[in-house]
Amino acid sequence: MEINSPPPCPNTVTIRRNPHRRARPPPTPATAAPEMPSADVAKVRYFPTEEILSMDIAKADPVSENLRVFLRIRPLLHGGVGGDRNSKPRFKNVWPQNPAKRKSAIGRALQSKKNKDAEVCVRVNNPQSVTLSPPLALQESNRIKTEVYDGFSHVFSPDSSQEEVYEKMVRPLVDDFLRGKSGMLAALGPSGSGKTHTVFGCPRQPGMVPLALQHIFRQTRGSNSESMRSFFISIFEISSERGKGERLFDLSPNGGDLCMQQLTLKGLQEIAISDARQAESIIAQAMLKRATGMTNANSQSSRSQCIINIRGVADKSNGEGNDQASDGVLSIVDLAGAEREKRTGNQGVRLLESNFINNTSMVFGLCLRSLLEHQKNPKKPLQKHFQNSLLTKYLREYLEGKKRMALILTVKSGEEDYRDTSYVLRQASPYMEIKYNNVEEPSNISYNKRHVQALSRSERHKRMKVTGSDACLIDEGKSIEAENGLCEEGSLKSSEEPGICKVDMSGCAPSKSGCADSGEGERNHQIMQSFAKALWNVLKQYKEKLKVADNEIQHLRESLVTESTRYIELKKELNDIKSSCACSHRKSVEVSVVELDMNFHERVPLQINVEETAYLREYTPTKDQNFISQVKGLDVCEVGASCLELENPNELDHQTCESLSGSGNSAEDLCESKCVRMEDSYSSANVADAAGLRDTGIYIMLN
Ligand SMILES: Nc1ncnc2c1ncn2[C@@H]1O[C@H](COP(=O)(O)OP(=O)(O)OP(=O)(O)O)[C@@H](O)[C@H]1O
Repeated sequence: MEINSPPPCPNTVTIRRNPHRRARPPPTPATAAPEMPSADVAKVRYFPTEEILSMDIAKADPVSENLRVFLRIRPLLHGGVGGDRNSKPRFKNVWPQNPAKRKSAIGRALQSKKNKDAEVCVRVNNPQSVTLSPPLALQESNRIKTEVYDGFSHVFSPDSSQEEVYEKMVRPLVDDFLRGKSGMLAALGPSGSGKTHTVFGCPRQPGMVPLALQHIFRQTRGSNSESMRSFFISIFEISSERGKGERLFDLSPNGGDLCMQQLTLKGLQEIAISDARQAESIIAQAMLKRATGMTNANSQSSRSQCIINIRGVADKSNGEGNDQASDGVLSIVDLAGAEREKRTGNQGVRLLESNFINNTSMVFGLCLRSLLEHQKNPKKPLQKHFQNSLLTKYLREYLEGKKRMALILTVKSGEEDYRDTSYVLRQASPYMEIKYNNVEEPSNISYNKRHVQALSRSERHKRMKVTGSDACLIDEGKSIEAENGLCEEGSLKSSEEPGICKVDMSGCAPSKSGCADSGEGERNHQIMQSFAKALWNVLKQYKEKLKVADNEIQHLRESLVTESTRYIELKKELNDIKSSCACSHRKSVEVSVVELDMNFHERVPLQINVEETAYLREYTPTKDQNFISQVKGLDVCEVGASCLELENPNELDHQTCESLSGSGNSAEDLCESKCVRMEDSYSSANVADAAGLRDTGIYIMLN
């Protein structure tokens, strides 16, 4: 189709062999790359330093929970000392022979139940709350009102079984322990309220310790990780030393007196245990050694605070960095019950014991109250009440909120027990507000573990010799010395009590300065531990990213192969076309006709013929300058450039070149050149004419 002479063209047209990226046609279904996974490949192409630095590990895993406080109400028991003897009520004649008598027996039973209810001072409202009612006499004389105590983790009614208590209270602790976390359970309550019963139980009703041991060994056997963990048990008591002070005593079979140096317990035996039965037998022997006595409140009242530690040690040689197999200590504490002098009627030694017991309970409470006040108002310093008793010194980390613990309050529900029950509830219920925020596994445990493990056999042997056989007797290969605290190594032991504590200069590597620097060391260790955790988390995340990136690379490789195959095919096709074109006239040059209305600001139909194929499309030159890219063989057409480059410039014959020589180039130059430069003065028709392309069917439209 011939075109009237257009106005002088302001620009020239460049047709490039390598298309501009914007001008590339959208991929046809055949050329489209296979679908990629959604993840962005670019994300893994650089080292994510900034991301690592901006990562807030602590926020990513916030752990905040309240201290778990449980309440167990002991059933009313009749007979025995203080009504505490666990003797079953004797029924003279359970089933009366005479039906008339039977009726009256049922009536009596109902009456007695009513009376029992009336006798009770504490009632369960729901699993989290109880109502404490003072006896009538007190209500009238002292105007004491009924109170409701709410918010317990669980209230165990008088008829709850040991198993129920274990499931709700101790199982979570044991599960954590099996995952390598340390934890502590302490039983508090007035004398005779059932602390020892709850903690140790009796053969027919095993308590929390035997149930925990059974659970631990059942679990480790079941999980097939038995070989990866070993367990150790230690048991000791703190009692009053005939009014002089406090005495630490190892209750394990070969145990003796212990001493505490700078919050560190020296000489405590840890016995390796391989099954629950073995552990229970050790505990049974220990119970025989525990200080008990008869008081008005309890025929077998504990006169000491008893602490049991079960320690799980991961076998690092098999561990392979398994988090589950890390070490942890589960401590269960049976405190001696607070006693009111009036009630117990204690005198002499018993009274001194009472004072010690009450004092320890009070200090224990003060520590927790100070922690609570400090948490509520951080300006209030954490008081150092723990220094006032051996028990609180030993449990310092728990009482300062550095390690998680749970409390079980035991109370008696009898009317006569109102004052004791009320005291415990009033004192201990606020502890529920104590919070644990991001409690870390304290460093000193791992420090000590590492340290103990690091001690060579010979070193340990040396230590035993120097420390003295009565202070620390280690069962060859079975027991290892348990040491808590950071300052134990190199601390100078001394005691007025000969034979209990001797000079221990072993492991003095850091010596006194080591002791002095231990605080700093602990801090550094904590920092390193947090850093290691953070790094570990980041590495884990990047491992995931790497996996995704690997998949993407795989996909890209596959699509690259597909594309290369296609490229080869296309090239082959092109070559075929070229070879067929070479034989024919210039008509075979790919671009045939470009028809454009001279008023190129308006949309006009444009016809493009490519090898006898016609395409009709709407064309606005200013908007769609790349239309020629649709034309096979000419990839890009850009208006505004100043060069015309043909598919095969060598095909420009000499005559054509000569006709273009008016553009300022010699015919030879033009023929050699790969582009035809147009002056603004050429009209498109002129250009076409001049280029001798009219006959060939190539029209270049210029605007
Ligand atoms: N839940 C219970 N079910 C049955 N009997 C119980 C229960 N709790 C406690 N007893 C019985 O009550 C008596 C006193 O309990 P226990 O010795 O455990 O009290 P305690 O709080 O440890 O006292 P103390 O502080 O004086 O040692 C025991 O004979 C015990 O068997």
